[in-house]
Amino acid sequence: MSTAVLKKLHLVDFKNYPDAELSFSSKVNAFVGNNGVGKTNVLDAIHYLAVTKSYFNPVDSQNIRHGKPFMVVEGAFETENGTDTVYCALQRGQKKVFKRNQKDYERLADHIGLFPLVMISPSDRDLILEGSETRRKFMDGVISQSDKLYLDDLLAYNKALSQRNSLLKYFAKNRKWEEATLEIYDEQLIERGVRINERRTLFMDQMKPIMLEAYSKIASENEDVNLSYASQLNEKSMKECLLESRDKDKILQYTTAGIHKDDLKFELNEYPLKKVGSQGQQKTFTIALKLAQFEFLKHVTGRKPILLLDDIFDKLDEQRVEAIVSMVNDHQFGQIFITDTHADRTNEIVKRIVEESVVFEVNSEGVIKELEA
Ligand SMILES: Nc1ncnc2c1ncn2[C@@H]1O[C@H](COP(=O)(O)OP(=O)(O)OP(=O)(O)O)[C@@H](O)[C@H]1O
Repeated sequence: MSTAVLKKLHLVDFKNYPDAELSFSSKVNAFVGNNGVGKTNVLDAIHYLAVTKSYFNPVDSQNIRHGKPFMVVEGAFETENGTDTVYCALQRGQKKVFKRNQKDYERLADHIGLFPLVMISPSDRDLILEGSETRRKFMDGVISQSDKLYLDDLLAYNKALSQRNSLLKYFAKNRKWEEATLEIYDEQLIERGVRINERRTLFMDQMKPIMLEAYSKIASENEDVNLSYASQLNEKSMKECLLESRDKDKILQYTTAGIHKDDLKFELNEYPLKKVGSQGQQKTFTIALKLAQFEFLKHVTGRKPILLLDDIFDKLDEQRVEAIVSMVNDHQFGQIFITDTHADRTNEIVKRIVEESVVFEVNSEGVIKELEA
């Protein structure tokens, strides 16, 4: 298996960091410090280098340090072929500059997957608590990383969907119905929707056993969790869905059936996880889901993704923490970055990790210092 690890990171006016330069271990790197000192910001900078954007804030300019004109996030990845430098810079009001080995990209999408990365963060609970769109986005994000045609299908589907919705509104306003025009869009939705549904089904068939195994490894008690893909297309064809909902669509003036209504169902003991899961159980579930994403990306990219564990130990009992430490010690992961507010807990966990590890302390001035082992 080939590797890609981040050895160096340089931040200039990225979020709360005026200027920070860091060197990392190829194995475990932990950041400790109080709330709000900027631990997660370091993980987000790493996310920038791998995925070309922030994990948390889609508005690039908001990641520039307040009151400053530009930001730079720069890193050096070590691979079996040598060192790859990645450079991301943004000046307020201008286009983001993104380079690998001093060369611009024609399409930023071409960078995705070169340095696979998985972030596990407290904000993942949105996957459980929020509406179906959040779960579809997660599923689409992971599949798109391995399948460019999937992204094309998705974009084309969404375009046809929005055109069909505009047409339904237009018809209603003008009180005229041209079924033939509607059918042009139906055909496009069917062609793309069927492929998207097939791809999602395959993806969930691959993810589910890995996710369930990861869950049972972390929560060794017998907790019966389940993950399933809910789609109207599991019951009938896309064509039937559209035909059956046509009258309803005309009244509501939007398309009520199709793969844009798909969802992922998360269950604990046959009840919705959102309703019955404790905070620790919900956290375990999202960690397991992300570890399944890790395996999926590892499989499709041939590289162990960099794993970012933001505040992962909070809300987990000692036994679950121990299970995660064992997974690290079993060499299941490559390079790992951890953040934690409890320095003692981190030091104690790091001692149990057999892999090489470095602990950094972040203080309230945003200064990062490597702690003596
Ligand atoms: N664009 C920005 N300019 C300046 N500071 C920023 C910017 N964006 C975020 N920050 C600061 O970064 C800090 C939050 O950092 P971060 O989320 O990394 O904290 P943390 O150490 O992970 O905290 P916690 O332990 O609570 O998760 C806040 O103090 C916030 O004001």
